[in-house]
This record gives sequence, structure tokens and C-alpha cells, in this order.
Amino acid sequence: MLVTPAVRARGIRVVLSGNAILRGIDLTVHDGEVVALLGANGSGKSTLVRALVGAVPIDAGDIELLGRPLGPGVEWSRIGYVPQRVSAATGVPATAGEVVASGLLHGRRLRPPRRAGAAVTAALGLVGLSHHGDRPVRELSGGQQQRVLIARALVRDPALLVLDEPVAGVDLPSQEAFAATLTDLTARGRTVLVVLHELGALAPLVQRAVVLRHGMVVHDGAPPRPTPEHGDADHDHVHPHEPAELSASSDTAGLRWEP
Ligand SMILES: Nc1ncnc2c1ncn2[C@@H]1O[C@H](COP(=O)(O)OP(=O)(O)OP(=O)(O)O)[C@@H](O)[C@H]1O
Repeated sequence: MLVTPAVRARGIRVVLSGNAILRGIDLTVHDGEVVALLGANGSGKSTLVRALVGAVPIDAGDIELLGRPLGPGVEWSRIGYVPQRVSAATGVPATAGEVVASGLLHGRRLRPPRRAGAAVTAALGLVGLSHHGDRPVRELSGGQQQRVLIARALVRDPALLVLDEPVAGVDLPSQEAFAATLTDLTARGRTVLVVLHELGALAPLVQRAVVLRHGMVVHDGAPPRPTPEHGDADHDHVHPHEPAELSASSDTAGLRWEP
């Protein structure tokens, strides 16, 4: 039986401000796979996942998600997307629980379904924020806000989860908690495409790595071995050496997930 891949992208080209950012990317993520998208800063990882979910227009190529061409026909309610660290706080004084509940809205549905409360509580629990549902999001730390967005993606129990650097600047115990959540998800046959700077605690989960360089795929296969040595040929893909960036995204106060 032919199984439809969760993600099928062919010849993706993206030009932004006159610069070719993605230069003919092919990417297939099979159902149930966990694929890491790696590459140095500026190699095009975020642009690729943003293109895949329709947040950036493509100049050439074809994208299918869950077997449907990118567009209104895609089953968006079965897809969870967590953008690179952005604030979950808007001008609206929404609580963490309300932001998570918004993950249950889709299409013509303007109100969360019945029993949304239990699903929201469960999703907040998965990211270690079960006691923060009533707190205004803007009062949470940057790391906690990121976790609210992850919970918003998880609440719909997505068939496909697309995550852009969900653990950037996150300490190891928190990464491990997140890895456990993803393990549970993949044990239930879900598909994960995750942008990472380094495999870290997610290494045991990642079945395949796609490495970008200058907007092109330079590796598609076995994940690079996590190694402390700096002589590894894949070194620059997994350790981008950006101390400024790491410190900018570090947020040790708010990032440790509750046990
Ligand atoms: N809206 C935009 N207009 C012009 N150039 C852009 C735009 N967005 C991204 N770029 C450029 O595209 C290139 C790829 O950026 P992208 O964020 O996709 O890389 P990345 O691999 O995700 O990097 P990082 O690891 O730093 O997040 C960078 O050179 C970036 O400056």
C-alpha cells in the first residue's frame, strides 16, 4: 500500500527582498517520522518551515501536507506549528489557557468545542504549565510563553507537528521533558519536523536529519553523531557557535519545565 507522506516538498524556491533564500529544496517527511532540520544560522531552516505552512510565499515548487496541496484544502486542524521563539503575548490580556484553547479553533469553528477545558489542561500539563492556565500570558517568561505555544500546537493532537527551534536556549532537563512529550507523540504515530541548532536531548528521537546550507539540502540521512569534539565534519551544522544568540535566547529562570 502506498502511504502518503506527511510532508512532500519539491523544488522549493523562495526569494525574499531579491535574495534567493531557498534554492530548490526537496523534502519528504514520511508518516510517523521524526526529522530534524539542521544547518548553520541563516541557512534557510526557518524560511523552509514557514514556506511549508504557507507563511512565506514560494516562487517555485510544490508542497503537499498530509496528502493535500498547500492551500485551503489542507487539513490544518491536524497540523500543529510552533514558530521560532516569538512572544505569545499580544495586546489582548489572554490567559495561557485561552491561548492554548485557541489551538482548537479552526475553519468555521469560532468557539472551542465542548470539553475543551480538559484538553487544554492536558496540553498545559504536557509542557509543565498545568498550574499556569489562568495566568495572563504577558506575565509569563519568554520560555514559558514558548511552552504555551507548544501546548497550543499539541492541544489538537496533531498528526503533523512542525516546530522551529522549540528548545533554543533551554536547559537540558527541560529539553529532556520536551523529548519525553515528543516520544509519547511519536509512539502514537505522529509525525514531527523540527528545526534544531543541535540535536541535544532530542537526539534519541530523531530518525533522519536534513541539513541545509545556503538554501540547499547538503545532507539527507542519518543524524550527525552528537559529539563534543570540534573536528567533526558536521560540526558547523550542529554547533553554530553563536554565543551572542545563545545568550540572547537563554532564559534559565523560566525555562525549566516542572517535573
Ligand atoms: N523577510 C526576509 N527578507 C529578506 N531576507 C530574509 C527574510 N527572512 C529571512 N531572510 C534571510 O534569509 C536567510 C535565511 O534565514 P532563516 O531565518 O530561514 O535561516 P535559519 O537557518 O532559520 O537561521 P537561524 O538558525 O539563525 O534561525 C537569512 O540570510 C535571512 O537574513
